[in-house]
Amino acid sequence: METDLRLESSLWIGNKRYRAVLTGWHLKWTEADKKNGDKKTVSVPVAEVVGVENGRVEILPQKSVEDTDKDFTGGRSRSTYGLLWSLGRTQFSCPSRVLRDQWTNHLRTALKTHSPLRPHRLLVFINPFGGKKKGREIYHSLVAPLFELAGISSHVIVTERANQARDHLLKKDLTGFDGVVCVGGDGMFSEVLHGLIGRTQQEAGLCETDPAVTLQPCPLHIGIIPAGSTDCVCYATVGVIDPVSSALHIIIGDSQPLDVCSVHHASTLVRYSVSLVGYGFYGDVLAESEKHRWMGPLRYDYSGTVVYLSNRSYAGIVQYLPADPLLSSPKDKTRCLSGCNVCSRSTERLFPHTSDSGSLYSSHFSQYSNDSEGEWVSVEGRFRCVSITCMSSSCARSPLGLSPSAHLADGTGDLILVWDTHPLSFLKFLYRHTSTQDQFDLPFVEVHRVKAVRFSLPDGREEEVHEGIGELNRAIGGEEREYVDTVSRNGSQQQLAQSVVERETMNEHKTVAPILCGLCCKKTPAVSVWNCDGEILPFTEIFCRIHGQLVRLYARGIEDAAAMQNCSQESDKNKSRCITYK
Ligand SMILES: CCCCCCCCCCCCC/C=C/[C@@H](O)[C@H](COP(=O)(O)O)NC(=O)CCCCCCCCCCCCCCC
Ligand SMILES: Nc1ncnc2c1ncn2[C@@H]1O[C@H](COP(=O)(O)OP(=O)(O)O)[C@@H](O)[C@H]1O
Ligand SMILES: [Ca+2]
Repeated sequence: METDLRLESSLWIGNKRYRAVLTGWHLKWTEADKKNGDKKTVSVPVAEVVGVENGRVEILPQKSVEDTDKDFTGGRSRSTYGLLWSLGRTQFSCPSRVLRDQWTNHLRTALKTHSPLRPHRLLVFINPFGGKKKGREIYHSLVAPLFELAGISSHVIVTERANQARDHLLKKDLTGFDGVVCVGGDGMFSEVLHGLIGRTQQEAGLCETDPAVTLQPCPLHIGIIPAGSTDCVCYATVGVIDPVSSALHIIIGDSQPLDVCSVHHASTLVRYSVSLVGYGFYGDVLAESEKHRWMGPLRYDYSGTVVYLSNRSYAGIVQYLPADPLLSSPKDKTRCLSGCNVCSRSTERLFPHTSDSGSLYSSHFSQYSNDSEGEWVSVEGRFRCVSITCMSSSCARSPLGLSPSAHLADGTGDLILVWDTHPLSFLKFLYRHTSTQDQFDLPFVEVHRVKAVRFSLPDGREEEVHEGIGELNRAIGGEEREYVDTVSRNGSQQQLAQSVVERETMNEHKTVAPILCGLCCKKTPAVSVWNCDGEILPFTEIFCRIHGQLVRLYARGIEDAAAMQNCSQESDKNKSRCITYK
């Protein structure tokens, strides 16, 4: 194969002559008319070539093609500033049309051979209302021209309502698509996640509601074009919030597996999460922020301050099943980077080649179904917040994230327990998220690497909740509203939807109660709400299980410092960016 693809000839870039060679994995060109010592070679990995077109092609701001006989244009992704990628474009001239056709054909074949995961056809969902409401503009001006250059055909749907993307993925024909792209924030990603996981289990005949079931990994890749408020999934898997970089990762078919946490209540599946399942502070911030959506991304800072000032803590019982401490630890000060060893070993464990040992993982989890508490650890008390995250959850507000040493794809999550403490100590904890200072090195903070977590209220709390809600209802003249369906999807899930609706009245109030009580009535509410990747959960008592590598993203994780150092040699400006993103 290597030898078939090899091609070598003279090529011109501008008026300089180069000796160019395609070896299969690399396209290299070296100045031909210079002394040996002065010769510079440019080497482009075929895997990073975006596309090849005949003629002289301009891409931005608008595509134009000058259809000449002896030219071809190559586009490649290249890192300009650290993790920020841009499109590099080179126009080559050949001595003859025959040679030009040979070059373009060889390059296209090399692309197919060496990057099998490159998408040909994508389903794109744009949320026109996410973040600063720029989703459409971002896609059409920055992303679509790159997809076109790469020869990707895309079917674009601008959503008209929440959950449209999820419902489409659950019900419509997806034949021929290699991946699904969401243009929006974490909420939009979550819709795609639910749609794809649900669809995959439906087709595999598996029951999503049973936490003991080993779910089937999704065959379609997910691409994220960031255009939301927090964009945590994009930040934690690509390292920057930049639509062009993300589009290039999609085009070249990068692949990053991701752990997913399923959240259950009684015998129902409530939701899936990849970044944050948070009770207490983060739940209250989300509930408060929903009233201020008009503020855009700033609503979280405003609500964060309001909730901080209301100074609350909540009683709860947290039980967790620790992960194997020999594999990794949330306090080991390592970071999950591209090609991470901990995650690679996890891939071998999760997807062993022999079908016999395939049952290892599922049998291990069978202990959930019979509720064996063997290895479970239980703690009870008052918490400022309880958070579970499957990955670092880094974002612009917190560049290292909720759990800086968490892994994207190791089959575990990190449980962060922040015990009730003095308001200033809690502020110190929050503030440490904004720097490299260790937020776990505080006496009231615990972090555990886990495979599953259960949260429940101490005895009698549920009654307090009912009483509190009754009181509140009388005070504000509350009426019953219909709960907006977040999980119902099709026939097999009707029961689940029904049970959600049945609990509607109480849950609506659980959402409003903490905020109103905290701010107006000056009474500490009994319960908070769960923030699940930006959605408020309708239940307080939940059970979470981490599913290793359930989905794959078009991303490659954060590239390590050495790779970034190369780019930093280009200019001082680059250097500062590289260090920032390290
Ligand atoms: C004093 C500074 C404190 C900074 C604390 C920062 C911790 C940030 C951790 C963020 C983890 C994010 C996990 C991702 C969640 C998203 O899925 C989810 C949905 O995103 P979407 O709207 O884009 O769809 N986003 C969220 O739920 C947002 C959570 C954000 C919490 C921010 C809290 C800001 C706190 C400011 C406190 C200020 C105290 C000031 C006291 C005087
Ligand atoms: N057309 C639409 N109208 C209203 N809501 C939508 C629409 N499309 C998607 N949504 C919902 O909007 C929510 C927020 O979207 P997201 O893209 O995450 O932006 P943000 O990061 O600003 O919250 C998501 O939960 C999604 O389900
Ligand atoms: Ca993980």
